[in-house]
Amino acid sequence: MSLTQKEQAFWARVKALAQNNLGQASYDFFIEPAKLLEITDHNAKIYLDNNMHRDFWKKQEDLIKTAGFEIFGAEISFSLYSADDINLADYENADKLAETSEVRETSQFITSELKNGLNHKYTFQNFVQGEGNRMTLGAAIAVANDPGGMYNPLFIYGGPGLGKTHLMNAIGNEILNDKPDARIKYVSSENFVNDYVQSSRKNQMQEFTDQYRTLDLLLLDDIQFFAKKEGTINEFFQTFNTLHDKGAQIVISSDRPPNELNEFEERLKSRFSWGLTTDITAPNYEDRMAILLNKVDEIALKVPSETLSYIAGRIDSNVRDLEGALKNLKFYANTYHIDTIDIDTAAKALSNLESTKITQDKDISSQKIQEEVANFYKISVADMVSKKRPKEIAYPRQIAMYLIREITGKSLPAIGKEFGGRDHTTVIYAHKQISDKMKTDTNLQKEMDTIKSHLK
Ligand SMILES: Nc1ncnc2c1ncn2[C@@H]1O[C@H](COP(=O)(O)OP(=O)(O)OP(=O)(O)O)[C@@H](O)[C@H]1O
Repeated sequence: MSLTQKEQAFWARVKALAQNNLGQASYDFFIEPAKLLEITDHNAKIYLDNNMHRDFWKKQEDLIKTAGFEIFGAEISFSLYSADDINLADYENADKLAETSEVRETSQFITSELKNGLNHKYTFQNFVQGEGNRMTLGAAIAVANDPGGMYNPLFIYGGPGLGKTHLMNAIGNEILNDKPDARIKYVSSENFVNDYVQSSRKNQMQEFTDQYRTLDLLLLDDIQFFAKKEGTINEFFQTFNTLHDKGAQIVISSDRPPNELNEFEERLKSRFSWGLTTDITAPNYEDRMAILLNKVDEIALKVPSETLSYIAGRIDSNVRDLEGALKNLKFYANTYHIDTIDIDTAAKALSNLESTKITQDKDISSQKIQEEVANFYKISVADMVSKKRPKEIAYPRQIAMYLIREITGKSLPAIGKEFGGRDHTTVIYAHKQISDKMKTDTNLQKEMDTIKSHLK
């Protein structure tokens, strides 16, 4: 009697799971010498070369069930046999077959599937909650607690560096903690495309589908890169359907919401909205402070809170840039042997970072900036560009001059003209006043944030 290919795959899977979940000594002692004799009526007959191993094997129901569902899509029970019960010679091929190259390949393939691609560094515990990510964090935790439940698929979108990848990995790591056997795969859409292309080139599409369509959790990052890759989109569509039908959890991230994935077919976009779609937005000033406070320990430097607040004021783009700023500080401090980072040191250390500069945007007009600043400080644009000098008007005027210079990059005389024909020295003075104040005044930093957000 010989084992069928599926039986061999099942046994290879049982062994791979055991190798991952049990210590090496237990594996070598109890698992390795055991043999699968056959599977009949969803029952696996397992031969033990030592009757004393029975108690250990009786506790391995999870291994058998997991492998059973993966390979046969059904519940497989098991019975244990030893030399007292049967004559192994009747099943003589079982042993040999376990060594065929085919099985070794299957086994290797299945073992390699276990490379889940997760980054263990990213957890819920080290993710800082803030205004911009609260809802998505809540959804991610809910998914980790109940994979395949209400939020399936979970579609997360948002700009770069805001924590999408971090949260996807945190979901995977959390589920893996609870269920070490769970079949999880984190993959960037770029790697999914590569996998697909390689597999179809090598005529290994069966392996590809076996790998992806048997998962419990698929985490697919940056799906927008699928655009125009029709074969891959189609394959993903089939994978999505299979996984969703069997209640496996799917989490997708993108830089835009499903309805803006223009090159995707409607049938796929509509599936993305079956579960929950949630976004992450850039952290506000308080959130940036919380993130910096959280991460500053990692660079082992003394950074007083006024310096952190200076950084939070200067870098309003995303968390990756905040991390980049801390790395720059560390490098600067090491180079110049500084152990306490005051604001001036931070300003020097960060002066070359793109993210500390207000992004220039020539499409934003001076008028728009004047209007937004006037609006924010509740004065009129007419007063702003007039010769009036009370503080309530002069201060917003300086802010508007500063922002116009930073955002539009216009020349100082040109800016002077836009404020009722003022001299360029007035603009220089205004710019200096405000940039000095920005270093220490957290209120001003927040106000700038709000005004800039209205300009976008
Ligand atoms: N709320 C947060 N708390 C702690 N760290 C965070 C947070 N948000 C992001 N990060 C960190 O910022 C870095 C960038 O985050 P991540 O790679 O998850 O961004 P992303 O949204 O996936 O970006 P992209 O779209 O460019 O891939 C990572 O090191 C991540 O750990």
